[in-house]
Amino acid sequence: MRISVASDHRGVELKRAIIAKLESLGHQVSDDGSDGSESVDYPDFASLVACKVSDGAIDRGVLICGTGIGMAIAANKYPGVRAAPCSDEVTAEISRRHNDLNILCLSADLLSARVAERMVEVWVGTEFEGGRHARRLDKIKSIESTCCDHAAIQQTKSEPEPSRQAAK
Ligand SMILES: O=C(CO)[C@H](O)[C@H](O)[C@H](O)COP(=O)(O)O
Repeated sequence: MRISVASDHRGVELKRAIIAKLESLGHQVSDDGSDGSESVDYPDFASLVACKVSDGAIDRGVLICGTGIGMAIAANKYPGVRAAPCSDEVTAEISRRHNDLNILCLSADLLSARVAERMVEVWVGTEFEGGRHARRLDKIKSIESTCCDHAAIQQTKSEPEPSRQAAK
């Protein structure tokens, strides 16, 4: 896969570890900065990666800041981007199976390199399940055009599914 990785000043060290991990797994990885200890603004680096995911120039992105939250907020402004901070292997896996997450956001302050590397490995190795999850992602996609159009929102409401066990 073609994957870009970027961080703000808090995530430079973890970014290097994640790039090395992805390369060891055989991915085509690009480093979109930042590189030093100088304070930078995470939206600038989120934009570099999210823009490329949005237009299809790359397949996935990994963004790292202190918490991963600021990166996710910025990246999700780009059409077609599904970015979220994940906290462990389980959320990383479900973010792929259910949400087809295309940008993984990581906390440099709260995750060890070992845990973050394992999360990335799980995340790149897990497929989207499709099915009911695809319908929900279609609805998220449609928000990009309908936004606060209340009539359009009403029309996309689906009937509840017949009762079934909540999927794991
Ligand atoms: O965006 C964030 C919070 O969700 C990140 O943690 C940033 O890295 C953080 O806000 C940067 O803060 P700093 O005090 O300028 O290092």
